[in-house]
Amino acid sequence: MTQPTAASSSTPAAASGLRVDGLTVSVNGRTLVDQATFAAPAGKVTALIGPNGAGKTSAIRAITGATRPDSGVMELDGASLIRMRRRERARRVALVEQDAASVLPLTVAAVVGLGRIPHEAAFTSSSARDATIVDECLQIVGMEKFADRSFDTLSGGERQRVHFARALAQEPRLLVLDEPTNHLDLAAQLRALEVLRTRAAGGTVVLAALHDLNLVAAFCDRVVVLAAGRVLAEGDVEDVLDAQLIEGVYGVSATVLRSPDSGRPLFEFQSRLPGPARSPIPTV
Ligand SMILES: Nc1ncnc2c1ncn2[C@@H]1O[C@H](COP(=O)(O)OP(=O)(O)OP(=O)(O)O)[C@@H](O)[C@H]1O
Repeated sequence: MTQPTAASSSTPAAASGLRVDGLTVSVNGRTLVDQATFAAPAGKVTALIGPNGAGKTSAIRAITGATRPDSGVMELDGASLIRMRRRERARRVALVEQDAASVLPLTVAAVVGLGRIPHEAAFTSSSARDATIVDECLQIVGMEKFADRSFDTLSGGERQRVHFARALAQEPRLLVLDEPTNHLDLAAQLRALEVLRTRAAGGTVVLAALHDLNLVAAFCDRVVVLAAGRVLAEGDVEDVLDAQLIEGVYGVSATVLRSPDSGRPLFEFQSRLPGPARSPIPTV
């Protein structure tokens, strides 16, 4: 098993997949991501975790080209993402944003179809294959019955599922998701993470910012821990996520249990807020 690594300036080995080295992002003189170095290997689901304001979204936006970093190397399969042509990057990198809206009045199917645009040859319209992929991706997220609905009429969770489908339809080499489960109900959360595992098993590089450490432990292979813009630890979930790290990063006591089915870690948390201990939930 890979040992967890503290943040360092060394370059992580990632023959295929995403390699981020020394990524620094600042806004108005404030450093949001500070020399972040980590890897997301192909075929694995890598979780990006950390408290609110840690810099996860800022890192994700730089990796996906939404913003330009101050400095650092970001490579996908050895090719610089910064130097990659826009269209090529659009083909290879998909982003599911935290609260994505739609600027245009589009149907659900049309929003998912946006994921096919980077694959269309110049001056051609979408093909039968594109339509099939859109249908398949709507089915994957359980939104096929909404295909003709206006995107604007959807609930928050439904919108998130449609944006997930759009990113899947893009068939990217690198799939980056910023809190993809934050609007989803329990069943949809589990489904989304299962889909990520399937895509990773098919060779996709998956990087997802997540807050729920139990979902991370159950579904992710690797974890990158960000706090105050810096990478504190990186490695296999089993090696990195322990009570000491959780206490240090979140100020929360954690007891590590084991899933009787999978043997993977399960966490029970206790807030360390000052004050009297909470009374148990009253029985009716
Ligand atoms: N344009 C901006 N100007 C100033 N500060 C910003 C800007 N964008 C982000 N920040 C700050 O940068 C820090 C990192 O923000 P970021 O959104 O990357 O955190 P995060 O880890 O994704 O947080 P969360 O878990 O709450 O989504 C935060 O303190 C945020 O307030």
